[in-house]
Amino acid sequence: MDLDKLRERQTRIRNFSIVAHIDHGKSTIADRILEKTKTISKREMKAQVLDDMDLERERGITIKLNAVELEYEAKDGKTYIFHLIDTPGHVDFSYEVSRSLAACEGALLIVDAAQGVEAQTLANTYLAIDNDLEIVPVINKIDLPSAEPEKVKEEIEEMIGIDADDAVLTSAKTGIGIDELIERIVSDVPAPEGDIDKPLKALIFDSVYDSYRGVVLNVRVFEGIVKPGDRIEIMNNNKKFEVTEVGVMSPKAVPRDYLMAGDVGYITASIKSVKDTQVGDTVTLADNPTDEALAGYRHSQPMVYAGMYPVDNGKYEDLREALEKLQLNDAALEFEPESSQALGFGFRCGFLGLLHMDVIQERLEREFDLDLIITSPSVDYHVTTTADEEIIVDNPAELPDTSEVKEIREPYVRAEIMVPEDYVGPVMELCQRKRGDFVTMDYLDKYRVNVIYKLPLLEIIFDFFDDLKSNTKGYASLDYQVEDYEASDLVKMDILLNGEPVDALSFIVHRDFAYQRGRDIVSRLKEVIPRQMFEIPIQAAIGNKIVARATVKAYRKDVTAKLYGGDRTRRDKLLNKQKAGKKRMKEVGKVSIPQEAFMSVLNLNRGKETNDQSKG
Ligand SMILES: Nc1nc2c(ncn2[C@@H]2O[C@H](COP(=O)(O)OP(=O)(O)OP(=O)(O)O)[C@@H](O)[C@H]2O)c(=O)[nH]1
Repeated sequence: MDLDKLRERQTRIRNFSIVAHIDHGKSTIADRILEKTKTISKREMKAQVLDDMDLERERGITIKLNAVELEYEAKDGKTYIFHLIDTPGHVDFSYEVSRSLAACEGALLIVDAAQGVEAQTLANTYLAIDNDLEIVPVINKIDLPSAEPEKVKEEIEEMIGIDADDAVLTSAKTGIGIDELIERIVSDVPAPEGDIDKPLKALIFDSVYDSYRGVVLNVRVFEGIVKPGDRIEIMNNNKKFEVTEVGVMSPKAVPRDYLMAGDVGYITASIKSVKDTQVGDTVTLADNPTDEALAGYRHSQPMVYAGMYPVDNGKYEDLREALEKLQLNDAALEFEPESSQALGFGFRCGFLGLLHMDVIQERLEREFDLDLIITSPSVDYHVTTTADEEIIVDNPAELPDTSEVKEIREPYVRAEIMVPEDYVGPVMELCQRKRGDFVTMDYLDKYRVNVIYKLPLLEIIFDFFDDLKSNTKGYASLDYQVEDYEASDLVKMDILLNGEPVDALSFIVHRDFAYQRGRDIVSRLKEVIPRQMFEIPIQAAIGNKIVARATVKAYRKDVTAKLYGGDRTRRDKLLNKQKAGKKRMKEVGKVSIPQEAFMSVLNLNRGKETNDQSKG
């Protein structure tokens, strides 16, 4: 290959992503860029992408459009190669977002001219700044009568600390400013650097399972070249594969002869499982490896465990098949069979966090049409028994009797919380309340502070993130990693319904919080457990000691009573609604327990709120 030609080509590559708050116009701007670059028309793109989606749907997998290659003929007469890289929607998967950003040299920061800078804009912009990206500020929706571009410029300078004097003013709706924006991508986003004649060094920023081609790696090549037939090695796990195809998405897969330093594209190599190709890992050549893997790799491992049970016990095998399918595409999901006295046969599943758990639950229910009961989430505890045995317990129901436990060690994380300085006080107050130990605090620049605490993972997975958001008006971003396990004064809380302990409702809690939690949970359960023909006592107990109690009074709720017969359809509707509501109930002994009851350990309404965040 002619290296000089490749080096010249490298100067024409621009890798960037778009950072924006929900609704500020990210998708509309991306569409406009696609139209102007004429790679493919909008209609064609929709049709094509949808085709793919139908196919994917049949196979029970969701497609992700992660990185598109576009060609643009600039005013200087040269043709530029754009790679527009999408970042995952969930702000909480900040590691994945940061790896996608690490594949770029620049980012367009889109801010609504009428709304100004909003919380989520900050979290992802901070990640972009951390990855040393060139930020091109874009003020969109200037066609709106309420647009105040000058004020928004000031806001960007004050809150983000970047120069916004020459921000591009656009209206993705009318098309104003889009030509200028694309020229600015050429002039402002630096071309990638990196030696083409060095050994291959490529970052995996996403990996997706495809039932025909195996795992498709989305990579950014930093050094060297990769071609079909090359033997590659995934550096952190030493697995080796032979490349079957390389190419780019445009937006469909277009095979190429090679990918070179600076390129963003895909590699397939008959890889069977995404577990072998985790995000953040480095791809090199097996026979001519690079000396050092890219920095920042993290092995993704479950942190939160919960039981998943089909409402209908006959669907156990269906659930197993569905989990197996999802696992192909999800490096962090783990599961193994377990059984519960209350719930029958199901699986103990490991997740990255509660959002991940929500996503999996939603996919199982939507894509595989399963009705599930999920038990309250737990972390993994290291337990020393009085017989000096070491066991790992990720299901509270399996914690040995108190008399047999010598010590329980719980996972502690190092949590990094990035906030504007005004919110440092509330953040520290929250961390103290959650049994945190202050580690240190750094000013990242004039406006942002990185507050570091050591916190028990248990406190983080429950309502920490929601509390953090409300204490900081949503301006904080949180990142955490398990650091070690430390002994704590933890106890198991059992919940008894109608005098019977329900194993799936047990949880582990710090002794200092036990009474309060016991009372909270009993009162929540009282609200969510429907009245029946008989009284249902609810008790929370530590060992033999009852710490809280409540009673669900007898009486069967007649939802149609208020309707005075009259409107038949309305009555049927209500009855149907009640029936649908019943679907996610589990009969335990004589008591019907709804899904909400198993989640009482978490703050109520958690599910809805977290799902809403996934947009954008
Ligand atoms: N008036 C006006 N409306 C715009 C402009 N750009 C986008 N919109 C509208 O703003 C809304 C949000 O735009 P999207 O492009 O979907 O925003 P997004 O950031 O991708 O939103 P999410 O997909 O929810 O993250 C849509 O109704 C757009 O039609 C603009 O320049 N002017």
